[in-house]
Amino acid sequence: MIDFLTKMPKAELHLHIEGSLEPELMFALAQRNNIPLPYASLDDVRRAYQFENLQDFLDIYYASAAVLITEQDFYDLTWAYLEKCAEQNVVHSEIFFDPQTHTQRGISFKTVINGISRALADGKTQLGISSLLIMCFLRHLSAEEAMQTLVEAGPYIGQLAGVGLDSSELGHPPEKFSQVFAMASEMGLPAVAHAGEEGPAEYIWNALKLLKVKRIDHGVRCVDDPELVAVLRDNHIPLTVCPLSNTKLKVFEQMSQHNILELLDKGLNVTVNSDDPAYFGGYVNENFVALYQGLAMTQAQAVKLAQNSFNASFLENEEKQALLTRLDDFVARWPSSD
Ligand SMILES: Nc1ncnc2[nH]cnc12
Ligand SMILES: [Zn+2]
Repeated sequence: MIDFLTKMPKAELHLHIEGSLEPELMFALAQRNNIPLPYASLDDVRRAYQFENLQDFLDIYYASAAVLITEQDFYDLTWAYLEKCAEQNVVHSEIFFDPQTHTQRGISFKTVINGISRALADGKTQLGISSLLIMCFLRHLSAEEAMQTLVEAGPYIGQLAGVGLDSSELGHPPEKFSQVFAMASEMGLPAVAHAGEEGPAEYIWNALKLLKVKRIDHGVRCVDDPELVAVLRDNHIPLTVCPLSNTKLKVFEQMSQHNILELLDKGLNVTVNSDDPAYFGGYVNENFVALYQGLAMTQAQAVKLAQNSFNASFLENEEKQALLTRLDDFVARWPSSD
């Protein structure tokens, strides 16, 4: 089964590129750019990656991003992630980036987006991986700052497939960003938002109603509201669920308590994603394996989750169909089932 999960073609729809900064690359970039780190060794880093909640993680995640300075740094970060995708049979990825994490410390928007975009273009030609880029606003910052970021993104709009909302959820509800998302929509950018990770079901409702999102990132707390579950199901609103992230940040104490398969059973379009793989113990395949080991996920459920990942993507219908066919062919050729 692990071999099946590893080789199965799949898409990733919830990945923060800054969250794929592995400790080894962090050390290399710190040295290259002469940036002091609060860690003496890789072991030191691993010891620091123990989190009680989302904010514990975010504090370390934003501090580590300080090693990213040049366009080449953003290229190297993105390329390392794409090499992982190739290894893990992730054939399509929709990637979040947080420009404000960088512009706030004096790195230009252009440096960030050009480094990432150049790696994504090479990922397509050299590795055959398709990708789309989603710009996230940091919800702990003001709506005005988000609006400035959207304006700054204007000249690069052709490189963006959508906008998202991330960072500290509690106390920063979706409605804070209604105007920014309305403006993004006028610019032709579809929206997604983190909601119902630590925040209540009400935040999911408001992301749908006020931000008009096409997908919910996380969304696992929807189960608190049966009416919301019905709306998500009937309107085919995908949830990009991140199992290892949720256990690392104590949204669920243990994988055996995770509700992803319950949501799948209820007919929701749930997908499996890694969120911040360098911090949470693995990439997409480690997440699939954790569901197999912690929740006894079946092969049929794994295939459904991979189908969902293509169906929930922002790809054109034709491209979606091609990837779904590739998955069907893979399953048909697999010698045994569970
Ligand atoms: N899991 C997460 N939730 C909110 N913001 C994030 N930024 C990076 N990872 C995040
Ligand atoms: Zn996330």
